[in-house]
Amino acid sequence: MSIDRLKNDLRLTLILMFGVLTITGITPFVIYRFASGQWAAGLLDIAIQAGIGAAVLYAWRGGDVDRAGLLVAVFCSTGCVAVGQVMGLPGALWLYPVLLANFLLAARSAAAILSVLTVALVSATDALGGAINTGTFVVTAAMVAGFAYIFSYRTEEQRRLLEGVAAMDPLTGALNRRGLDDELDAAMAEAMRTGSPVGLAVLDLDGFKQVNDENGHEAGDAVLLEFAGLVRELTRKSDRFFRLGGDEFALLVPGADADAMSRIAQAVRHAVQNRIAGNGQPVTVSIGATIMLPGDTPGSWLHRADTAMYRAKREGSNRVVVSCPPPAGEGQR
Ligand SMILES: Nc1nc2c(ncn2[C@@H]2O[C@H](COP(=O)(O)OP(=O)(O)OP(=O)(O)O)[C@@H](O)[C@H]2O)c(=O)[nH]1
Repeated sequence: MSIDRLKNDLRLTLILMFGVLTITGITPFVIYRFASGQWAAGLLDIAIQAGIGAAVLYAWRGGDVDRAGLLVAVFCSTGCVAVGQVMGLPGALWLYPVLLANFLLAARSAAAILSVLTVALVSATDALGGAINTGTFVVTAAMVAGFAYIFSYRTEEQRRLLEGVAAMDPLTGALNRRGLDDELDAAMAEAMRTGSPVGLAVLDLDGFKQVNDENGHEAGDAVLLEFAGLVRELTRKSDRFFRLGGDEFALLVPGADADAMSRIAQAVRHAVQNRIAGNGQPVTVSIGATIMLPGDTPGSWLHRADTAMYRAKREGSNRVVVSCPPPAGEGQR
């Protein structure tokens, strides 16, 4: 477990921060309660600290952070109900930070259920000091929970949006290099689970520098856009299309064997040659394709497709090389 994990895992960071804050925040109360002879409340506080500490340790040691977050939220909520029963209003005031913590630490639906239960149980105690106090307590707690719900919803939406933007090439709308390894991992796992083949192609435009140099960067951008549109048109929604950088792209095709990859690659090559013109100049593409083989890693698989693409370039460009060793077999235009 490295400190880097905290940078990448917001839920883990929140669990740790909240755990440390709660445990240190409760400690003075524990001392006070034991010093003033409130043994039940003191022991309760220690039990809450121990539960939260165990859940934090579980998350820090690489456990499921969603489960750890839910556990911390459950411990805090249970503790809040118990402290409210034992101490009345002063104990029940812990409900406000607990409601916020529920929505920060647990999944929204679980947090909502937990919060409703906690508010109901805390407000059911006789120790709040009369109907007005209880009514005020319930309304303010409901408002805090409502705001926390909306905040959690909006944050989740924005996080999802940002993840989508971060994974996408802004020019072509293709997925970018960032998520490729994850996608290859997932495709390999799925192929191994189902036993169906999965193909990968690397596609690189030929002489693209010349399009840029002679017609300008904007004309180059237009060609990249046209190319991406064409690949999308010729492939299925379930296929994944990536821009690896510059004029180099990758296509991941679940369910495709070597023959299917050859057909798809040839269809793309043919369409690019016939339908894309970079301001008068013909544009072509070289494609290296392969399928996943037993023992492949995402790196070895991509490398094989890349090597096939370079071979297509070396052999004159505007062609397809399908590499599927062993046994060695290559199909070309
Ligand atoms: N218009 C445009 N050009 C880009 C972009 N990204 C990279 N390039 C250009 O793409 C060109 C890629 O050049 P090369 O890798 O030599 O590609 P090529 O000319 O197709 O050469 P071969 O692949 O060997 O056929 C360079 O001129 C880059 O400046 C982009 O987003 N838009």
